[in-house]
Amino acid sequence: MLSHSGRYMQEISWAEFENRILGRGAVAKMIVVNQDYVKIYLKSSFKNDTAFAAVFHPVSGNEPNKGPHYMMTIGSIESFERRLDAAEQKLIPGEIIPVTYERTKAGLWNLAGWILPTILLLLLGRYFLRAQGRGNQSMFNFGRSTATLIEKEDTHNITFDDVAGLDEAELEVKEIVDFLKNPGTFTRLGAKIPKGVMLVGPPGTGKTLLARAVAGEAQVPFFTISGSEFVEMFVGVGASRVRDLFKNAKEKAPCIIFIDEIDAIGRSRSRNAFFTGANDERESTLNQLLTEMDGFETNAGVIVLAATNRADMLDPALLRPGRFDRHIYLELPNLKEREAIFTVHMRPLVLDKTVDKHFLAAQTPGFSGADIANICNEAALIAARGKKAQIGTTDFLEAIDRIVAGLEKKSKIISLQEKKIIAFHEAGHALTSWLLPNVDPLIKVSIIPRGKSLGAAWYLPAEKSLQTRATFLEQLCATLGGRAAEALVFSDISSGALDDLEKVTKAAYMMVAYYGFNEKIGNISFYDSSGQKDTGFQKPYSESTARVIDEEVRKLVDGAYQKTSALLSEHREQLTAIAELLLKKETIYKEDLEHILGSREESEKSMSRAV
Ligand SMILES: Nc1ncnc2c1ncn2[C@@H]1O[C@H](COP(=O)(O)OP(=O)(O)OP(=O)(O)O)[C@@H](O)[C@H]1O
Ligand SMILES: [Zn+2]
Repeated sequence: MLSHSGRYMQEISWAEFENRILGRGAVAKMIVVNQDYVKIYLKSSFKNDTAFAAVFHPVSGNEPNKGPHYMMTIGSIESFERRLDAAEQKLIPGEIIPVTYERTKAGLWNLAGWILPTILLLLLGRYFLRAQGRGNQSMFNFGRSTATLIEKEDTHNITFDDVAGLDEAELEVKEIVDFLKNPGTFTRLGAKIPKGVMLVGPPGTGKTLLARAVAGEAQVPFFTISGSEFVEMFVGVGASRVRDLFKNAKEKAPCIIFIDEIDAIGRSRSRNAFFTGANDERESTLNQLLTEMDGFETNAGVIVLAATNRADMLDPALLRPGRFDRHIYLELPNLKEREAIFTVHMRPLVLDKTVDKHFLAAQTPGFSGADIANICNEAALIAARGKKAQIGTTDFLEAIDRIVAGLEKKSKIISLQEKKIIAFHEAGHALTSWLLPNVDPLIKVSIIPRGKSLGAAWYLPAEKSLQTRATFLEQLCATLGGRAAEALVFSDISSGALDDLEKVTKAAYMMVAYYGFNEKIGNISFYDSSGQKDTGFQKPYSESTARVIDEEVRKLVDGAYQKTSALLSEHREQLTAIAELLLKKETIYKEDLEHILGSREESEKSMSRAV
């Protein structure tokens, strides 16, 4: 008996595995755990082998992969795979050995529950591929593929000089550059450099550019891959691409891996907890990514940068410590930043004296860095077409017109009436949440469109481990505040509240069917399809209970909506004041709200009675 991670087990050596188990069609599956050992699950038919059973006793595993298994220590995943490949000719026809990759972080989250079906599918996919290609053979070699998606680029000419208006973000990534340049200085002091950094921001704000500049500044290789390229791939290919990517990167360390559009693979799983099959490929890719992130040392010299437009959509597993635990937010540039971006992109251009950067920046509110780069390029083309010796202001204005037209088509530019609706919508959220004492404090409200959202409010989440029913109720009201304000002011409502309504519906179902907050349903927690919990455990409920749940949810939401509407009509003057300030300043802060509404403590006192 020997002890491995605190448990007693019978270990099988590679030689014993090769001689006694391989080539007998005995392996049900193998799971590679944490780089260093493999769990071997044998088919029950193999139990008849008394000679084997006399020597080896399986570990009676409880979680997460149930059932007795054997352990085998491996030097590294690479050497294990090499051995498997080499042993391929030992297999009997039709013998298939499914190998999956897993990590054990006991209790944190149950990986096996969702990865196993994925892997099974994956194996089937590979199996058929193989069967077609070269007869009914084994499938050891699965998942290895040429990494055509991964390109090492020459980024050494891109530096922070090419990035404008992202001073804060630049400051944050500076540390990474220093580390890549002189890892010794950091490791000697025991400093931990983040492995993964998430760049979050609307399209075209320079996420890719910043990542390239980090590599360029540090003079290290840059590996890039895009999440969206995985989506339509054949099963199994995504995961193996990720594995190859990290393998290559580790050989070239120090270096940067950049994963663009990570949301394409890293979208939250809980959303589609009930749909299986469709997302298997994405999930196995995501899982492989997590495995890789966990599998290398903090100071190994590989830093993974990822970019997304929507951090809220990402699977929380990606954001845990040791993965992408550092986030850098990039926003659409303000006036001064736009001017700086114009400066960068005008550098190679031949301009006449009329061109005024400040003026152009003022003409382009809501434009991203990419839009501005486009304008500069377009202006040069227009001037060239006109056979001019220099590019002038009129060329820029014409370029702006063209790009605005293009943007309007993509409905990125919003009309004044739309802007008014958005302002009142956000003012509704702000005011409701301000008036309700249990809602998290508001920091900032904005009607500058970013990503898919037209406006947004930011809250400071309180560090609470318990949420009371009153808190839930008030949160419902605050979320409904947007639509209620639209209805009150415009006597019409818009589709802009869709996200809010999704949130409200989910929260209301959670309250009624999950947290036991509803008197009719009582203190019973059903696993509900709108809930977040992905344990896979579901208590069934009858048709009639389902009907009661639906009714109670409706009542709850209707009640909250009425409360919100009443609150807003009571404070209609303040609502208008907030909306008008938003229209004027586009982004307002806590202090602005205090100016209109008084300090929040006061409203707490008066409102704790009213609601
Ligand atoms: N802050 C900036 N300074 C200078 N140029 C910028 C800036 N932001 C964007 N650009 C220009 O726009 C181009 C596209 O930006 P980039 O690809 O980095 O955006 P992104 O945030 O990665 O966008 P997406 O989310 O669409 O992938 C850059 O190559 C650069 O020319
Ligand atoms: Zn809203």
